[in-house]
Amino acid sequence: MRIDASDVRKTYGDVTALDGLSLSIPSGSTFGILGTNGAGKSTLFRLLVGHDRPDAGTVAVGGSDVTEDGRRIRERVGYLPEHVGFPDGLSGREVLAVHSAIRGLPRDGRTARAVERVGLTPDEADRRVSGYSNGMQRRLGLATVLLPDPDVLILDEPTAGLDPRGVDEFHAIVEEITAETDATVVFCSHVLPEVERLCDRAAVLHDGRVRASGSIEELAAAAPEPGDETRGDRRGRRGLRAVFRAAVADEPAGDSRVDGVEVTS
Ligand SMILES: Nc1ncnc2c1ncn2[C@@H]1O[C@H](COP(=O)(O)OP(=O)(O)OP(=O)(O)O)[C@@H](O)[C@H]1O
Repeated sequence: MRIDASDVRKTYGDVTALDGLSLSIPSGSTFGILGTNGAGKSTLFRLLVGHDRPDAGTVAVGGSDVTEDGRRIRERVGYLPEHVGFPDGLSGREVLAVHSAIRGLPRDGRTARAVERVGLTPDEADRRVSGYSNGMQRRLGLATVLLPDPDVLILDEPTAGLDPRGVDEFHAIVEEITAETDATVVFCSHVLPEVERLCDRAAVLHDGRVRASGSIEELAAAAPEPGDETRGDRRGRRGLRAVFRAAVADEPAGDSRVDGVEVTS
């Protein structure tokens, strides 16, 4: 399912979280959202799943407007917020069983598969979530969104707080989904190599707008020439880091090709 946001505005009191944001995410792509703190990434995700409404503009998933068709869209979209809470008294496995029952999913062993997929051991899955570490909670959260085999996965900083093993397991899960399904995977991250490794496309958000978007190759090619933005890079490599720096600079230094570049084909 493709995702389209067009000229979206969202304010909270005096704060403008999204300021005319437009973005297209092709069906089946693995799409990384990069941005500074407060750029509007989480706000965009909440709008994409209908947990919040835009003040202006439109947000569509699979061609359907989220504000009109939110319920049906949420059945096909797995959304993992940045912070997830679980009922303390339940075990991880029970949390998954409750999620499965609420969604009316068949009892076909999918909770056990989800536990295994995210790298929780059977023993950990049987422990109460009140004793879970941050990383275990992130894994459980990911397991809940994988349960229905969604067409779209929207993951808000999925690797934040994970140890290196957890990060590797997350990468393996995304690579498995990409290889075996047509699902569209959208996640935001502050880890540029992670986006470079996993994503075929990416966008850089800053001050509630898309400053650059396109395939990883297009973005890298749009980066300033080595010698200006990339001077500190020993390898002189042009890449996402350079395009990111230039895209979020309030006054792009020298070559301004990256600022506002729209390389989405
Ligand atoms: N519910 C809210 N009430 C008031 N302000 C909000 C609310 N949600 C977001 N904001 C503000 O909107 C702006 C964008 O926030 P958002 O959480 O979307 O950014 P982000 O890119 O996800 O940031 P981070 O990388 O720090 O998680 C920020 O200035 C934030 O303080």
